[in-house]
Amino acid sequence: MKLVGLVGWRGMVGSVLMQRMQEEKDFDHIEPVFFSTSNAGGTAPAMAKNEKTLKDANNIDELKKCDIIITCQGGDYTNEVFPQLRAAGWNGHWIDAASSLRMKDDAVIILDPVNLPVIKNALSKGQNNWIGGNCTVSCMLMGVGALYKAGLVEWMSTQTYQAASGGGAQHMRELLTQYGKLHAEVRDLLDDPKSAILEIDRKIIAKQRGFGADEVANFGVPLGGSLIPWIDKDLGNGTSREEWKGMAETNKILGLGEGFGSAPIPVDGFCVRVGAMRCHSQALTFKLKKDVPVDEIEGMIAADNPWAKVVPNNREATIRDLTPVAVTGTLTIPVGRVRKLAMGPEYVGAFTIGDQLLWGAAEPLRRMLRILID
Ligand SMILES: NC(=O)C1=CN([C@@H]2O[C@H](COP(=O)(O)OP(=O)(O)OC[C@H]3O[C@@H](n4cnc5c(N)ncnc54)[C@H](OP(=O)(O)O)[C@@H]3O)[C@@H](O)[C@H]2O)C=CC1
Ligand SMILES: N[C@@H](CC(=O)OP(=O)(O)O)C(=O)O
Repeated sequence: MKLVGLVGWRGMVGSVLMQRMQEEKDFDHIEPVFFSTSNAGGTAPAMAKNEKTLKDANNIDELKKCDIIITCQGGDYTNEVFPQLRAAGWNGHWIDAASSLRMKDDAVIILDPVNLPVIKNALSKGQNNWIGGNCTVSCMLMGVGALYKAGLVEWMSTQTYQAASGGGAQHMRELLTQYGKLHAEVRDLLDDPKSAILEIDRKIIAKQRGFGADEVANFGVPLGGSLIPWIDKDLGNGTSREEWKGMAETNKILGLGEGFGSAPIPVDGFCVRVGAMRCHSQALTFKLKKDVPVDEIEGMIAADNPWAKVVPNNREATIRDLTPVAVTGTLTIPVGRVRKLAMGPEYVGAFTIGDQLLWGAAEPLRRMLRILID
């Protein structure tokens, strides 16, 4: 059995990965070694088999023993350890949730239901760096990848509604704490059915604007009862890094663009943080290369993979099945609101949602592991 090193397994993404690996019985097929950056020598989790002790995640000699390493520890860890490991001659497979290596020429962005041919081609060439994609991009392609695979997309614009979890566990806590404080501020008024709604509104905005630095330590500004139309770094050209990833990663996943000797498909839009917990939602606008009937588009989406699910474009089905609350904790990627837009017959709108910790982070990693060991 392959020796598989697991780094970052107790973090938020890592915990979701461990849960999925247990559900899919992945541990039956590997010999796991658990690593830690903070507790080397401690007790490994229950899934450990022969090696019951946590190894030091910064110990290159210990890491080198692994055939495969999966890390959800984050970009700083990758930047620090990965070059040392390769410099030490390690030739194993590196599977990583962090974005650090994604755009490197020798790395493949893994999303096998969408790009298995790209992965297989890289495997046949001996490549061994497998990086999970940006959560928004991965969830989008799981939903509407069929249109790209069919060569139908001239360009796509996306407007995202991204959950707090994209920032990490502390961001989720901060969001809920803000909601709690806002509720507490007007609790008495809410309990009184005769109270004036504008009085409630006044108190809420005063509370939001008055949040102290410690109450917005993670997001920088209030998110509860608000939104933030900027995610990730400022690239200095009016674009956020999250928005830049949309085009760069979509094309790389699909094996399109400069590195593949073809023209990239333009993808652009606005990425917005909203007060959802762990599902990223996005409204998509496509310019297709030709007029394709809506039922054909829906048929292609539904047939593409077992997780994409078409939600009929009516109010009842939409509010029941096309919300973060409906999707959280599931691998289902609903795609709804599919309709022709007023701009012309080639212009199509759609709305899709994905759990950003599942398809957006953990699931592509464990599926890559299975591709390597099965
Ligand atoms: N959050 C997201 O939505 C996404 C994240 N990613 C990538 O995954 C990386 C990890 O993200 P995420 O899982 O959110 O990070 P976490 O902060 O939850 O976990 C990262 C590490 O922090 C250490 N840690 C310290 N204190 C705790 C604690 N109380 N509970 C759990 N772990 C703790 C653990 O390392 P140790 O056990 O060694 O101490 C853990 O592996 C990101 O940096 C990013 O690169 C990718 C896609 C989406
Ligand atoms: N940036 C994403 C989360 C994330 O981790 O993205 P990436 O893997 O591309 O760094 C968000 O905040 O919603």
